[in-house]
Amino acid sequence: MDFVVAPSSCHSLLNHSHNKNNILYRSHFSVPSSAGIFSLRKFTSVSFRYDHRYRRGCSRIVCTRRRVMDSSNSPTSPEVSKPKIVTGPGGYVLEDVPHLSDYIPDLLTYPNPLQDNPAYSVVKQYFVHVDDTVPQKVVVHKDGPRGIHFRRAGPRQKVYFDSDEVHACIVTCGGLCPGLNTVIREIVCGLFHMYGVKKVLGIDGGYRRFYAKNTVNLNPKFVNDIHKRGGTILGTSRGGHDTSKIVDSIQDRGINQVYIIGGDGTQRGASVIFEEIRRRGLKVSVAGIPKTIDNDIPVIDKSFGFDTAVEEAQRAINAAHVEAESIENGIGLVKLMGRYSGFIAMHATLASRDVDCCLIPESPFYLEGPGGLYEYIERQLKENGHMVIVIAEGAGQELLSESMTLKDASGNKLLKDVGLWISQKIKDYFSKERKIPINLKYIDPTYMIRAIPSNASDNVYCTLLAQSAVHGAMAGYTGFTSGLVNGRQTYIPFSRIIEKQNKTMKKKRPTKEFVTKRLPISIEARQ
Ligand SMILES: Nc1ncnc2c1ncn2[C@@H]1O[C@H](COP(=O)(O)OP(=O)(O)OP(=O)(O)O)[C@@H](O)[C@H]1O
Ligand SMILES: O=P(O)(O)OC[C@H]1O[C@](O)(CO)[C@@H](O)[C@@H]1O
Ligand SMILES: [Mg+2]
Repeated sequence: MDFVVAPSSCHSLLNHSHNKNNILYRSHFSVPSSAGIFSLRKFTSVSFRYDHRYRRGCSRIVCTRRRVMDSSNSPTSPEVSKPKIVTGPGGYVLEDVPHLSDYIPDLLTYPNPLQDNPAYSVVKQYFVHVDDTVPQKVVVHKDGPRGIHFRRAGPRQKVYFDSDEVHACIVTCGGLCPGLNTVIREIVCGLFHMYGVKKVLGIDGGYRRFYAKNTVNLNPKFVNDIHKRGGTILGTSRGGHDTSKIVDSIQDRGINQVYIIGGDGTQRGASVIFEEIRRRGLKVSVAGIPKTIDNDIPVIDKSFGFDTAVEEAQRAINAAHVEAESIENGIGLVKLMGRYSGFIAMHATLASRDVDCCLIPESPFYLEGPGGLYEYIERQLKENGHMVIVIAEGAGQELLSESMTLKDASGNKLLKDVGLWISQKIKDYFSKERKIPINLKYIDPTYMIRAIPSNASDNVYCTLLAQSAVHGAMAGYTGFTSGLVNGRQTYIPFSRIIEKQNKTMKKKRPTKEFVTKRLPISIEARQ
């Protein structure tokens, strides 16, 4: 892994033990491994007008305008900043993140206080080089382009904030997810212990409470135990994002680092907050930390809390399997979260090996006739005497009643209960039409998989994400999401994070062969 534990404390931080020459050597052959880190400096003389720290002549700058979606009530509609895209030889592209110095001239810099901190003295030799970037794609062809890269996360030699000047705030938005408290804890502890920051404010209740008076002063003592609890100590909410009120509140309170933890909606909100801050010319870094158990945020390897949720889902699947195999023609049916993407259902299925059929939103299905779900269930019952079905909550929504779609406060589709619906349909079909007695047990663990504390690996992951965000904000980066790309911590521009949703696969049209197409998963899952 990419961090060390400092001897005199338990606070890990990003460390860089790579031999750049080796890595450069490898990448000259265009064979980036999953650990491939490229150093821009050695390949090409790239600089660009946004960042004066790049000293060399300009290779080429491509600036295209991307629209940032904004479904908020915000009256402010600031000019969207241009993505910072740098190209280099061999089809190298850096999708860079904004920096405070892009729009504020003559900012003072300070030596990173980590280098004088005895607990972190090892860091001195491992500061991230300003040109280190991480490839998005590690599978490349010999003659193919090197492709898109993101800026590598981690501590920089110079920072753009004096520790005493920092006044940070943290907000959590959207649905719960295991690990939220760990991220909060590690932002607070990272700021205090690594950078000597003393002022960190918790915003109580998500975006909609940002401009109310509900805040809590956070310090390492206050957050010491919170990673052992599920949920978020700061509370969360949906809807109520008002860009100008939020930025007014940031300005009025003298906040200059904003840490925003949340899913795709939250990152969209963070993006418009960043744009408004930039428009007002404020020295405020905006850092996002991606959160969602649905794992529907693009670019990143996975979102924190996802593994914990999948693990918890196993308990429901195990119960469904035990119930199903204990009775004649037993069917265990488990509904799992996953509004638009079926990652939880798919991973829980693959992990369990007890699931015969997994239904996800990306792959439409039908019930009757050849290749339909009923036919598949009947065959499974004949062959095995029992079966387990996992269904993601967003699957089959198009089969339920066509009545008006309701939305939640954030504008997300409110789903109909596909689990109850499909249970009833299966029962009716086998008892009334086929006269085959079946025993269907329906288990809906819903919130149980996301309201729990994060497991060990998610805790480590949350710590790295949080500390990366802190290093990035201190280094003056802004408008970025801290994310893992090919196993490396990176800074990804908001524009990339909010561009689209992450899916298990492209949505398919329903076909006659849908269940048989699903068979390989089912068969594989049982072997
Ligand atoms: N386009 C947008 N512009 C500004 N704010 C937004 C936008 N979309 C959503 N938000 C705000 O972001 C917050 C969280 O959004 P949402 O409820 O969709 O959850 P999320 O962050 O996607 O997390 P999850 O889906 O995992 O629960 C809400 O307060 C919502 O108002
Ligand atoms: O918390 P709420 O509003 O009930 O939302 C539930 C939704 O949130 C998610 O857990 C994502 O956070 C979805 O899987 C689910 O559909
Ligand atoms: Mg979402």
